Amino acid sequence: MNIKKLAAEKAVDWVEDGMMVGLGTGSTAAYAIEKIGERVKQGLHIRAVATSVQSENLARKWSIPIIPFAEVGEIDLTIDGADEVDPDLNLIKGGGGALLREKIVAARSRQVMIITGENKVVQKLGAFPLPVEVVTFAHEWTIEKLASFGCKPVLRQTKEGDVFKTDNGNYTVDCHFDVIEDAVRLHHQLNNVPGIVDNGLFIHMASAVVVAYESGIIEVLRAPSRR
Ligand SMILES: O=C[C@H](O)[C@H](O)[C@H](O)COP(=O)(O)O
Repeated sequence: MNIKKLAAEKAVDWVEDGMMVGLGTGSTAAYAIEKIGERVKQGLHIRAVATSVQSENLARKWSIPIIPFAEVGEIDLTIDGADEVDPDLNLIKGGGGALLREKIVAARSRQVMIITGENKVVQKLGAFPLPVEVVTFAHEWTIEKLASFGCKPVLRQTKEGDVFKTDNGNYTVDCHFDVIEDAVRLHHQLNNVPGIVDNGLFIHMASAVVVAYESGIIEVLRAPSRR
């Protein structure tokens, strides 16, 4: 059972004619982009904004009209993956290196629909290393500061062994916490550190999470009406 594809295709049912759609990043979001592409071929009219160069390229391949950020007003619906989801629908994102654009797009979206398999739903966030986007200048100091929050910070590298750079030209530090006791507090603390651009905690941003199970069942978890 391809649970990523199952969740992604279910979420695309929420895409309607005329919408401005935010396209997420990662292997799960890629299934959603392909499904949207199929619907565009069948006559669906939407405009879209992408959260990474990778997703933009995939969308263009499927002839999904991509609008530059500067021309986008409000986004009706964003569909994106996640690395972990907790019972309050708080998330860890950024495993694919796109957290900053994803967070900007999510913040401009009326609805943020997260698509995931059952394996990513957890009681407490933190088993997945928290990605933190940092500026390259003095990143060694920023990494030292990250360690003071009780994690083991690891500067992300590419498969080739180079330092990984985000689409924004920054570095990513993967912070191994094992468990994050207070995600809301940590989110604010991290974003107060000079040198940190943003972190992969998405607090109260998801409107709903589509969870696909190996059994083929799909569950839609909805956030309290805060968005
Ligand atoms: O930066 C990447 C994104 O936050 C992804 O949505 C996240 O890492 C999940 O990716 P995947 O669907 O490939 O597991």
